[in-house]
Amino acid sequence: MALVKIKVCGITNVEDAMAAIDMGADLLGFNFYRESPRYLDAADALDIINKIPTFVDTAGVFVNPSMEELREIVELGFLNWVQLHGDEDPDFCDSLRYMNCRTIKAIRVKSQEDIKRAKDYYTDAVLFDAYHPNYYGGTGETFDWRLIDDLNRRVFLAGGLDPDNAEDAVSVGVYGIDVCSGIESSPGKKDLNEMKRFFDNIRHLVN
Ligand SMILES: O=C(O)c1ccccc1N[C@@H]1O[C@H](COP(=O)(O)O)[C@@H](O)[C@H]1O
Repeated sequence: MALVKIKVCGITNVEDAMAAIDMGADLLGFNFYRESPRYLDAADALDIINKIPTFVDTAGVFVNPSMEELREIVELGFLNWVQLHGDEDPDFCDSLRYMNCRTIKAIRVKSQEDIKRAKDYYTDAVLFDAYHPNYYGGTGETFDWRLIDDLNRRVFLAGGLDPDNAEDAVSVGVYGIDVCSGIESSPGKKDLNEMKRFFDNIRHLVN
């Protein structure tokens, strides 16, 4: 697949990882936020990553991690990207610059002001997700994608993507789209039929 990167997030097992790769995923996301129903520890993530082809990128999702926690996992060397999905400020994100990993700052969008905040982050990419008052992510909620106004940097579009809105998401023209709960049968387990439908519905746009 080309032009738009497809990130399948919340991977917790080899079967889902392999299916996502076979269908055309460019990045797989592993969630290291302990309160997530998609949480897995570094050893479990490494176990999955050791069983999949090396040509797919891997991202670790963190929420307000300490620098020590981040460093411990990044130094294991199996992550290509760190996705900061909490309230991390620009200075914290800047201090990751010397880690051997690309960075994605997730911003939860309530209004245009949140989109504007992206310019404060000199990360390799930003990810826009829907705002929810009680959860940091993985909510299945969408936001108004028309608010996205700067496509001159790497932007991932996330939040409530599913097989039925995937085509519209690609049409926004972002660098990458991120799907998680919208192709699950239960939190942490992908529904492979829905995953197939997701990829089938965008194949004509991205090939
Ligand atoms: O999945 C979670 O539980 C989660 C928890 C805390 C931060 C981020 C989380 N998930 C990420 O949120 C976006 C959007 O998810 P969805 O498509 O709305 O389900 C995605 O990057 C998830 O990996």
